[in-house]
Parts: sequence; structure tokens; C-alpha cells
Amino acid sequence: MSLEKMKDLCLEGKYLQPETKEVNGILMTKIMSDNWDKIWNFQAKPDDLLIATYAKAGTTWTQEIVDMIQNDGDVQKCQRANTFDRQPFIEWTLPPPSPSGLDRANKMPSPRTLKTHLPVQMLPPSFWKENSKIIYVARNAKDSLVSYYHFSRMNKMVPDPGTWEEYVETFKAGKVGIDAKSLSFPSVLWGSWYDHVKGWWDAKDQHRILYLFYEDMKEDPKREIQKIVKFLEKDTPEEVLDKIIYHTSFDIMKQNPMANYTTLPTSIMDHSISPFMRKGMPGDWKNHFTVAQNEEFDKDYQKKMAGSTLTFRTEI
Ligand SMILES: Nc1ncnc2c1ncn2[C@@H]1O[C@H](COP(=O)(O)OS(=O)(=O)O)[C@@H](OP(=O)(O)O)[C@H]1O
Repeated sequence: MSLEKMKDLCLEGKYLQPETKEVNGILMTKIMSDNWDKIWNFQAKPDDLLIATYAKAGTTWTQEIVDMIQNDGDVQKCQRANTFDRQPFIEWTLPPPSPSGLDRANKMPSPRTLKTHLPVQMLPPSFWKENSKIIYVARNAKDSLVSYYHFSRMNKMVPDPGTWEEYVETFKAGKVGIDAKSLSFPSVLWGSWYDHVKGWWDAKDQHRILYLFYEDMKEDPKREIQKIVKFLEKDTPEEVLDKIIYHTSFDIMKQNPMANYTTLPTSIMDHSISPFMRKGMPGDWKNHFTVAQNEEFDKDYQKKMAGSTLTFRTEI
């Protein structure tokens, strides 16, 4: 769909506050849930690569790294199209005539790289059957929450986050929160962060899954990019590796219109409210949580993550 058409749809108000609906207890936009049968029956292929994350974990960053590796560090080739055109977001669905992630994926020649935010139990079963490779990226809960909050403020295609206080509770609940005073219903798409990261963690030893952490990527991009190179069975020379590190650094990606979502109309994503490429740093949660909120969050976190071997760093 052309950007002009997208603008028209927005002006008609079709993207203002999407309706939401649960599928198997996971909140999605209504249009995604209406399309669920098709998403569930998506046909993956053995040479597909899937980048899976809970929202705001560093998906776009990983997508850019993967594209650069696959294109042997050719920056121009990686600027051939927007991230969402290069690597379809399989469950993402907008009102017609906008092509869905499935439409984009089905039209794409192999080998395909695809994106999803689906929790592990909701992944179309063909990915397991075809043994497609999967890169999962996880980011600590507090920074994910902060990033998701600001993203929900600037992106009209996801539900309004409500106030910061409301959103902290919504994120912890992993679904719709109800604020009795304002009667607003902030909600979080793709379900609980806690279940998401734990579910994929448990799956990683039974399938071809490379499980990465945003904080590790930030701490030592070369080491983490090399893990991806190995997983993709590529042979990437040192100088290409250095080029990839540079091109996918936060400051360079922030200036790259093919990776920073600025080609979308402001009626969809308003970067003046909060840029998509916002801070790009572990530890920004400290600028948002009050001491009391942090203590409450930690208490709740211990309960929700009890029994899991999965650990995160909240700063580096
Ligand atoms: N290159 C690079 N380096 C470091 N950090 C980066 C990079 N690219 C994107 N980002 C940050 O990742 C956050 C966006 O996450 P996602 O791409 O997963 O968002 S989405 O779920 O696909 O909408 C968002 O995090 P916050 O800045 O904390 O909001 C982006 O700034």
C-alpha cells in the first residue's frame, strides 16, 4: 500500500485506537484475532529464518544485523526497502487494502527472514515441523516496559498505554488493566512479558533457537553478531563484521530511514511524541520508576520468575 493510501486511512480514523480481542488468553488487535486461523496455518519453510521477540526487545536491531550478514555487509542492498517490507511481520494485520504480514511473506521468494512477537505456544506449528531457524531476543523487563510505554504513546496502531502508573500495572498483569477513576482500559498486546521470555527459554534446547539478550548485544556487539553469523552458517570476514557493527549501531540506525520507521505517516507513528529509535540503552528504567514502584515491581518479578533459570541484567 502506498504511503498516500495509508495517510488517507488514518485521516478516515481507521487506525485510531485499535479494538483488541484475546486469542487463547493473549491480547491482540481485533483484526489480528479475526485473522487468527490464517496466521496459525501459515506455512513456514525449512530455509526460513524467524526473528522472534517480545515487543521492544531489539527486534529491528536484530533484523538489520541479519540483513547485513545475509547481504555480506552491502549497505545499499540493506537500504532497498523498509524493515517491514524486507522482513515481513507475520501476524501483523491492518485493514484492507493494506497487505498483511502473511500476504507479504507468502509473496516473498525464499530464503525468507520473518518477524514475530507471538508467544511460543502461539507460533504457527509449521515452524516446528519444518525445523526453521529461529533467533529469539530477550530484553530485561523494566527497560522493555519503558520502551513499550513510549512506543504505545507514539504508535496509533497499538492501544493507548494510559498513564505511566496505569501502564506499569498493565505490563505486570500482561493484559488489560482497568483504572476505575478514568475508566480507561490500557492494554498490552502479545500477552505477558514474563510468560513470553520463559516460554521461549524453555523451548530453546528442543529446537534450532539462538536465544540472545539485548544487554549482551549492547555490551559486546561483535561477540553477539558473531553468534548470529555462526548460527546462519555464514563466513563473514573481519572487515565486513566491523562494517556491520558500525551500520547497526544505535546512532547510525537512528539516521537510517529504512530502519527507523520515519517513512510511516505521523498519523501512524508520531516520532515527535517519542522517536521509535528512542534511547537504545540498558538502564533507562531508572529515569522512570519511582523507588516504591521499583520495589513493588521487584517483588512481583520474583514471584513471576520463580523456578526459572532465566536471568537478566537490568544495567551493564
Ligand atoms: N541499533 C540499536 N542499538 C540499540 N538499541 C536499538 C537499536 N535499534 C533499535 N533499538 C532499540 O530497540 C527498541 C525497539 O525495539 P524493537 O525493535 O523490538 O521494537 S518493535 O517491537 O519491533 O516495535 C527501542 O528501545 P528504546 O530506545 O529503549 O525505546 C530502540 O531504541
